Amino acid sequence: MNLEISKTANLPTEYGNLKIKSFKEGIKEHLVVFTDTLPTIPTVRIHSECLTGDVFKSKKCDCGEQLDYALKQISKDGGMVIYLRQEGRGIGLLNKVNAYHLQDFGHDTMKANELLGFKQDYRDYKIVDEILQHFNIEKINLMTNNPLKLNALEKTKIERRVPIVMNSCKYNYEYLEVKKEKMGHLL
Ligand SMILES: Nc1nc2c(ncn2[C@@H]2O[C@H](COP(=O)(O)OP(=O)(O)OP(=O)(O)O)[C@@H](O)[C@H]2O)c(=O)[nH]1
Ligand SMILES: [Zn+2]
Repeated sequence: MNLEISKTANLPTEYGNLKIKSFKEGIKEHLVVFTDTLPTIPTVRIHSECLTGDVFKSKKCDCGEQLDYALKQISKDGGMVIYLRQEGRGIGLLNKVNAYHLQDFGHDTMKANELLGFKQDYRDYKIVDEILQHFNIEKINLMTNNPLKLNALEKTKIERRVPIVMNSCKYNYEYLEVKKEKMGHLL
């Protein structure tokens, strides 16, 4: 994998003074946000880009709230958010908006992908191993409800799973139900 790694920079945020480092993998520029001191076994959130949720605070999904929660937690306990540019479970922004358009007509998140001719999930997490190695991190507490993420990392790397369950609302209730019932999320 052709990987370009930036220097580390300071990032003062509303969560506190954090640090950032970018890992460029092909055209994907990922961002790692981390605290100055990292515990031996840090809490790590691997977050998949969701422009609509993370930036525009969409209520159709729980991404924005999860990102906010993860940043609060790592600022408190020491840890890392690995922000991976895999928008729309890897189909990209334009295709995700088309999937949302189909969802406006009553299709669920899985059916919408299917109607557009996509699989449900194109994400891969290989770069996470490289990132952890770069930081000399051998074990993590992984913040996720997604079994695919747990399985994607080497078993020996995960000390324990930290759930990241947000409250549902009328706009994301169905989405969360599909994640739980059809996609096997630990909700
Ligand atoms: N294709 C598609 N992608 C979506 C949709 N809703 C959210 N996403 C994307 O799904 C990704 C987030 O995945 P989720 O399944 O919500 O959560 P996760 O990160 O896999 O699991 P957790 O670690 O437990 O939060 C982001 O990249 C979002 O852009 C949708 O309806 N269609
Ligand atoms: Zn989202």
